[in-house]
Amino acid sequence: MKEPISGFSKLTKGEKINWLTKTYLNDDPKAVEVLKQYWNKDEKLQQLHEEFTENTLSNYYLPFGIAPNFLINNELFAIPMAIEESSVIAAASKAAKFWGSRGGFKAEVIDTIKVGQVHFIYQGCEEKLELFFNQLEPKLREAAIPITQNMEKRGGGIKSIELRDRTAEIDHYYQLHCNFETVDSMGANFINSCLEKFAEVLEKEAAIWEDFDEKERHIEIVMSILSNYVPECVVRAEVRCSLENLSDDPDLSGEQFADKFLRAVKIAETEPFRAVTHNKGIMNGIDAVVLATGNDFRAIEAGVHAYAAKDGQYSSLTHASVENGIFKFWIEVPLALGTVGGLTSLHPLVKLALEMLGQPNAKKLMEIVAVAGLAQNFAAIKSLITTGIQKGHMKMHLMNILNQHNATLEEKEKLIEYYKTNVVSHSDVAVQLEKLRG
Ligand SMILES: CC(C)(COP(=O)([O-])OP(=O)([O-])OC[C@H]1O[C@@H](n2cnc3c(N)ncnc32)[C@H](O)[C@@H]1OP(=O)([O-])[O-])[C@@H](O)C(=O)NCCC(=O)NCCSC(=O)C[C@@](C)(O)CC(=O)[O-]
Ligand SMILES: NC(=O)C1=CN([C@@H]2O[C@H](COP(=O)(O)OP(=O)(O)OC[C@H]3O[C@@H](n4cnc5c(N)ncnc54)[C@H](O)[C@@H]3O)[C@@H](O)[C@H]2O)C=CC1
Repeated sequence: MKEPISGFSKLTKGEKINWLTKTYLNDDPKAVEVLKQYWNKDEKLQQLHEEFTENTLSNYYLPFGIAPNFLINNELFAIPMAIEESSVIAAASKAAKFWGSRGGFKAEVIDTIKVGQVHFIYQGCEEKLELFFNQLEPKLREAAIPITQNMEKRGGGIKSIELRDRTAEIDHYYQLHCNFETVDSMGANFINSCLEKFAEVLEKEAAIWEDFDEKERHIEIVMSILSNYVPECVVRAEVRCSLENLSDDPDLSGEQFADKFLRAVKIAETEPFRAVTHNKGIMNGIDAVVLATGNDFRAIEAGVHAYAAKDGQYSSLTHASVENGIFKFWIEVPLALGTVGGLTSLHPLVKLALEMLGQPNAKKLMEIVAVAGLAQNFAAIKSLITTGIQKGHMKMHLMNILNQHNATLEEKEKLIEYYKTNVVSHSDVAVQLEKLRG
């Protein structure tokens, strides 16, 4: 019978593993072996990884690859990608190559404003709260100086603090809605520190504000936290070329390709079922670079999908047009990224990833990540409207299927050759292996 455990966090790593295997893994020594197999033999490096989070028992590998040949704003990059899914890196590489010979990608950061809110309850006269807030704002800024002074030297800091009345939605609910510039950091900890200081000052100042009555003086702080919805921390990336130059398939003209492409994008713009998958394909590229560069992919995912629904219906993040014989394909996406802070100076592979990108600042990383998303989407749509997705994807996924069947080196070589001219599927691989094995 399983029992809850108290004090698990205080056990040593060995004790935690013992408890886990005894309680959930039938005391199987193989389970311990699997966990230990992934420990790094460099003890210092192992400890570094263990200390990134809590209750660490082992490391979880993701493949780390690169997609070369990305021409972005006339500069050539090899983009690092950490991802487990087959065909993503190949697709990015293929799109990079395609657009590299058509002028490359152009990318531009539109704005870098981040948001945080103090959510609070005030039971009283709204005009009095507004008067109070007007004299409070400079005090909030002053109290936060120890937190903001270095950020200000870098060109960042608090951009604005606004009182927002949300009582129409929730009784007595107000916010301090604040905008920040956090330069090269994602800024979560900086913003949260500022917000908690604002909350402390708000509560204290309200308690002694003479115009308030007893009830009004008692402002209740609900919470102080950044928002991962950053519709004003946005980057745009684009590719364009003439229709004559667009198709690399002799059986398909540029016009025909563009027609099919624009229709596919239009469907993603109007049909949420398609939009979600379309954007998933974009996130294949975005998440892989976000992870490789040590950024917070949960924050990025949450913000991106909220942005995709900003007009009231979930829709495509990319758009396409043809005007005066020019095909244009672009993405606009919110990306709160950092090139300092978080894991960026700790994880050796993250450091390497940033180094191969030429130590970008946060804005440049935003451009690179947006391009990776656009390239990924271009490759996926190109496949979808021509060969279908399975041909290329399953070609890359073949090795996983062969490994699932414990194929030998010889079997792998034979079947890789066979599938150069045949379509891969799970069932067909099983059939072909059976044939080979007699
Ligand atoms: C898979 C490809 C690239 C094959 O495409 P292909 O035409 O068979 O490739 P190729 O062998 O002719 O090679 C052309 C180039 O592709 C790249 N490439 C080709 N193979 C490799 C490889 N093994 N390793 C690394 N790079 C590779 C590489 O850049 C190569 O140039 P080279 O290096 O030879 O100068 C193509 O079919 C494609 O782009 N497919 C799209 C795949 C895709 O989107 N995968 C994502 C997973 S599916 C999904 O999750 C999202 C989705 C699709 O549902 C989203 C949506 O619905 O919108
Ligand atoms: N909701 C969310 O998304 C939350 C995320 N987090 C986590 O917070 C971490 C990111 O927070 P950060 O504050 O960015 O990291 P951080 O706490 O490591 O701070 C980065 C610090 O670097 C310094 N810095 C040095 N050079 C700088 C430059 N050029 N520009 C800007 N700052 C510079 C600043 O003092 C800045 O505050 C991530 O690990 C994320 O997972 C934490 C809480 C909530």
